[in-house]
Amino acid sequence: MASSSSSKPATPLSTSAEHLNSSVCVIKIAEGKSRGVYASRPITRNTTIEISPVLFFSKEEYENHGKYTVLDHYAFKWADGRMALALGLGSLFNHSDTPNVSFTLDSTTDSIRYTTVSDVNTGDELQIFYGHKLWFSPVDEMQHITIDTRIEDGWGGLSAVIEDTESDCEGPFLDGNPDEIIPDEDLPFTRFKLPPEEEEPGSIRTVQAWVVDIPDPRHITTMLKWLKKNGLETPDLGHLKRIRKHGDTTTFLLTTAPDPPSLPEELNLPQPVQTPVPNSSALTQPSLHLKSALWPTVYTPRRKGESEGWSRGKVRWAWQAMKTTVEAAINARRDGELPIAAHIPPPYESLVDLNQRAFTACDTRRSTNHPLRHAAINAIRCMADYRASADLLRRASPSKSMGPESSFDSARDESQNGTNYLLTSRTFFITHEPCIMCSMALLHSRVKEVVYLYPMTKTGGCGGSACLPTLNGVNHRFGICTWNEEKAPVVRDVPHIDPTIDV
Ligand SMILES: C[S@@+](CC[C@H](N)C(=O)[O-])C[C@H]1O[C@@H](n2cnc3c(N)ncnc32)[C@H](O)[C@@H]1O
Repeated sequence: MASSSSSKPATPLSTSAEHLNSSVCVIKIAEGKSRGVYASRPITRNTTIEISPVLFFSKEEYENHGKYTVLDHYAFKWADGRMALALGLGSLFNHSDTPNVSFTLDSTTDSIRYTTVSDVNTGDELQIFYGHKLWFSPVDEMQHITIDTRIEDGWGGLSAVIEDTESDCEGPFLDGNPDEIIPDEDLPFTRFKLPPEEEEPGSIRTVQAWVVDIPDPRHITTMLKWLKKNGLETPDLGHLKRIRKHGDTTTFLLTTAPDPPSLPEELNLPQPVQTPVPNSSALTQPSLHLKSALWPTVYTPRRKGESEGWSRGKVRWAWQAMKTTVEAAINARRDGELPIAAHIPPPYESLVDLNQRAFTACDTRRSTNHPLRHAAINAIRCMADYRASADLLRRASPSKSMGPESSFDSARDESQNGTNYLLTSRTFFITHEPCIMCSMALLHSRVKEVVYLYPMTKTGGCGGSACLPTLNGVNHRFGICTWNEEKAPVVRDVPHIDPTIDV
């Protein structure tokens, strides 16, 4: 943050050591800096001393109003350009060139986590590093770091905020027509070749689904409404048509859940029965023919061996996304986590939609002491939580614009609960090939493609030890690309991790 407001921070407290948080940090008067946060007991290195929830301001709100107020001394720049005011003690940490506390912006929980980076004694002031571009003269600094005014890093500049101004004007795939399609051999990634679509009767992959005959066609509308109301309109059956007509019989597809659903009593329908249905759409005409003999299937044609063309602009977008992912992994390592990160940018095709937002998350299994907090799962969760909270807010105040992703949100209605985790049409960037668990989560989320930098041959689920989209029984396929570091360098110093780790 660079301050442009002439307002001053709040007036000093008249008392000291009154405000305690659960880590026993206290607010005291800090000579020449107004208030500051102090340790009221010894605190060891790597201790989380505060988690502050944040209050967001949209970029426009901040540009037009916020920055002309005292907020300009307090707000953190979030990764997506919004400004965040830390509640709790978060706004009161003063700046030091030699900080004893680091902070991480956590988009998963919309909070800022403060952690000690050295042992702290009772009475020490707890200070963070605001960035290289300060708007005040710091007290107690012997010498101040030379300011590079090109760096607008603000408070978030050293932390989870990933804002690489350099990348806008440097790097590969910059010059030339952004719409020009780049030949496959020049792309900075290698595509994993999935086996061809099944076109033999015995190789069609199926799943058991509950279906019911509907003797009276007038009941179909009622059934469609009932399906929605009961949350059975799930995306796992999106590749199938809902109704099958066979002579005079109309059969209705219900669910792939293990147990039969209880149907509306007033319709007097027969008992549902189970039948095998194809577990994916048909990519070719022969396959459509075979699959539709089991159950009417959606045709999503793609010529054999044909893959989507990547324009120069899209490759550039992917390079920036991959860089962002790597930066997040470097930050994670600095914070004591495994250097693994995932990033979900808005689709290239929708970049003009300023409401679409990106989600970035790192592996947090160390800090949370939770073995399943992998980067991929965290990123999906981060996006789903964000959408869920947007839904809640929308319901609470339907007339208000919901800001980021509002176009996504307004396209949905409340009956579509349970779709917040969907990554349909999204490309998922991750530093390391995701493990089998995460690859399955990505498959469930209907991701369009996964791009990773480091293959994990022992543990990966995207071509390493297994390739989830090619397994029998799965109902979605996604593209897999391995980034070619030599063609489009993104790595600064993310180390290869232990090859036996599940990413
Ligand atoms: C986020 S606030 C920190 C809390 C603030 N001290 C207060 O009492 O509200 C940032 C403001 O604190 C002051 N500040 C922070 N670090 C400082 C330092 N090292 N030297 C002097 N003033 C500092 C500056 O006025 C800055 O605008």
